[in-house]
Formats: sequence, C-alpha cells, structure tokens
Amino acid sequence: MSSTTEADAESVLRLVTPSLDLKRHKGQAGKIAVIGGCREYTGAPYFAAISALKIGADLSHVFCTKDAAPVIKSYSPELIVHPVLEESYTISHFSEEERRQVQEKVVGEVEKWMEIFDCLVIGPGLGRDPFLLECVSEIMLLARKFNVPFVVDGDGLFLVTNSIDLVNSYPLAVLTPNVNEYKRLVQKVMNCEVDEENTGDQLRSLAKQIGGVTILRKGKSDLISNGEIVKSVSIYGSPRRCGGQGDILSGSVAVFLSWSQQLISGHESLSENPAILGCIAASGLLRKAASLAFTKHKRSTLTSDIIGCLGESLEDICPAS
Ligand SMILES: NC(=O)C1=CN([C@@H]2O[C@H](COP(=O)(O)OP(=O)(O)OC[C@H]3O[C@@H](n4cnc5c(N)ncnc54)[C@H](O)[C@@H]3O)[C@@H](O)[C@H]2O)[C@@H](O)CC1
Ligand SMILES: Nc1ncnc2c1ncn2[C@@H]1O[C@H](COP(=O)(O)OP(=O)(O)OP(=O)(O)O)[C@@H](O)[C@H]1O
Ligand SMILES: [Mg+2]
Repeated sequence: MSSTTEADAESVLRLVTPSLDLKRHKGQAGKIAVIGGCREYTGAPYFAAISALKIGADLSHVFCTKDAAPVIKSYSPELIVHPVLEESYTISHFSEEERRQVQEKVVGEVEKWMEIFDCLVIGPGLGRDPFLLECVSEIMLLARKFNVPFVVDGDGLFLVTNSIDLVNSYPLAVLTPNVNEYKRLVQKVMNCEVDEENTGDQLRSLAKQIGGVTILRKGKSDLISNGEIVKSVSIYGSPRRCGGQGDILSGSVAVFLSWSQQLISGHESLSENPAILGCIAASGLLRKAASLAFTKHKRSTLTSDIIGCLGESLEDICPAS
C-alpha cells in the first residue's frame, strides 16, 4: 500500500529560503561546488552552477577537465572554475606509479577547498572516462570524511550505480535519477525492473536498501524518499523536455539542502530531514520556473530560458523585501 503524499512545495520554499539580511557576509548564503564538465559536456555543469547562484548562493565553483574549463569560464565570469580533472587520454603513456601520482594531485586539488563547501553536485557532464571516475570516487570518500553533503546526478549516477558503497548509508547523499538512471539503479540494487504500479513503495525500498540516502526520482511527478517517507511534487511544469533541466534541479537541490541544514541546525524544534526539504523546494521551484518560461517561449523554451525565470519564480513565493 502506497503512502505517497503531495508536498506543499511553496510552504517548504518559504520555510527554507533565508531572508536577505544586511548583517550577513559573503558565503553565508551558500558555497556550492559542481564536479563535472569534460570534452563532450560543458553545458551541464554550467547549468547546475549558475542555477545555484541565480537562486541565491553566494559562490559557485566548478571542478572540471582542462579542456572544459576555458569553455565554462567563457559562459560566465560569475563561476570559479578549476581545471583539475584528468581523462585517460591525457595520461595514456604514464606508468602505474605516475597515474597514482596524478590521481593524488587531482584529489588534493579538491581537498584544499572541501572544508569551505556547503554542498557538492557530483556528475553533471562528468562523462564516463574510467580514470576520471576513479578520481571522483576518491572525491566522494573525501566529502564523506568532511561531512559535506552531495547531490549525485548524471554520470555521477553511472559511477554510483556500479559502486553503490560510495553512497551507501550516507544520510547527506541525494541521488537525482532521470528515467534511464532510475531504471539502471533499480536493476542493479534491487535486481528487478521498475514497477510503475507501485512507484512510491519501490522508491522507498530502494532508498532503504541504499542505507537511507535520499532519492529524487524525476518524471511527470517528482517522487522523493529517504527510505522512510515518500513525497511527491506534481506542480504543473512544462511540456518541453529539452536537455539540461535536470542540471538546474541538481544545482537547486544543493542550495536548498544547504539552507535547510542551516535552518534546522539553528532550531532544535525542527525535526524535518534537510535533504527531503531541499528536494521538495528545488523540484517546486524548477517546475514553477519551467511553467513561466513556457508561457513566454512556448515551443522554443530552452534550459537557459528556465534559468532566466528562477529569480522571478522564487520572488513570487518569497519576496526579497
Ligand atoms: N548541455 C549539456 O552539456 C548537457 C549534458 N548532459 C549530460 O549528459 C550526460 C548523459 O546524461 P543523459 O541524461 O543523456 O543520460 P541518460 O543515461 O539518460 O542517456 C544517455 C544515453 O547515452 C548513452 N551514453 C552516455 N555516455 C556514454 C558512454 N560514454 N558510452 C556509451 N554510451 C553512453 C547511454 O547509455 C544512454 O543511452 C550527463 O553527464 C549529463 O549531465 C545532460 O545533462 C543534458 C545537457
Ligand atoms: N514527463 C514530465 N512532465 C513534467 N515534468 C517533467 C517530466 N519529466 C521530467 N520533468 C521535470 O523536469 C525535471 C528534469 O527531469 P529530466 O527527466 O528531464 O532530467 P534529466 O534527464 O536528468 O535532464 P538533463 O537533460 O539535465 O540531464 C524534473 O525535475 C521534472 O520536474
Ligand atoms: Mg540528467
């Protein structure tokens, strides 16, 4: 029997979005890092990182490969871009020992910054290069060591599906699979097919089997579970399915999760789960922005149009003053 209940996403957005306060200094509204961006994909990490800023985070970093960095920098001077990740082709002539040194260097470059981040987004446009994914596995372990929450999306989910221990039992991990990514996750972890009749129950079992991580299953309705409760967000969005909307979502979850954590750590009476709140808020806002962008642009609506509507949509719910 399913016990999925529709979340009141607007109330959650009002609850977790901090007021703009002149006493606050740079950084207090959130420092986010996206781990992603390779030769093929530069749009995805940009969409995730810029969405975080547009919603209200103070700083947004991107850790990507050397080829991707100048491209991502050229999209926006607002992003702090670190060209540190390496793909196999750049080290193909290296010995085992030299490869180990490169991996240590890559992970060291991220470690220098790890403590300052409120949340990581791991995977948008990461690609599937084996050496790069090995380094990213180490970065995930490092984030767990530092207790930094992370959102796993895109190719990060490809990595995690094949090495579930990377996220198993980490309560600060959020997975945001699309239809294909969810199917692979269910097949690998539960050894069965997606059950469209019992979506909520299956999602809850999956999250439980991965030790209580939070999963946001994207689709016609977004479904969210941490293995205990199941929430849905079904606010009308947009009929356009252009690529990149999931990237907006992953960057948004990172910001709202950080804000929820801040809120809850300051209020002992609040017992809500910050990852669940972050997912509900992000899903609600993305859908509202997608709907607004669609009323303006109809069939030509693109991901950048939706990003352009994030501010107006949030303002509608939580006015800045
Ligand atoms: N503008 C951009 O840069 C965008 C990049 N994106 C990125 O694209 C990547 C894939 O995301 P999708 O949502 O398309 O993933 P899906 O898993 O939904 O689909 C990808 C398809 O391509 C195949 N595929 C991908 N990489 C492959 C590889 N190395 N070898 C063999 N087959 C491969 C998969 O099997 C699948 O059929 C992610 O990193 C994602 O973040 C998307 O977010 C869309 C926008
Ligand atoms: N059928 C649908 N109807 C309405 N909204 C949807 C539908 N499918 C997805 N969405 C919305 O679009 C958002 C992105 O989901 P989508 O499945 O496109 O992610 P994705 O494939 O990872 O995207 P990306 O191209 O960025 O990788 C979801 O949060 C959801 O709100
Ligand atoms: Mg995606």
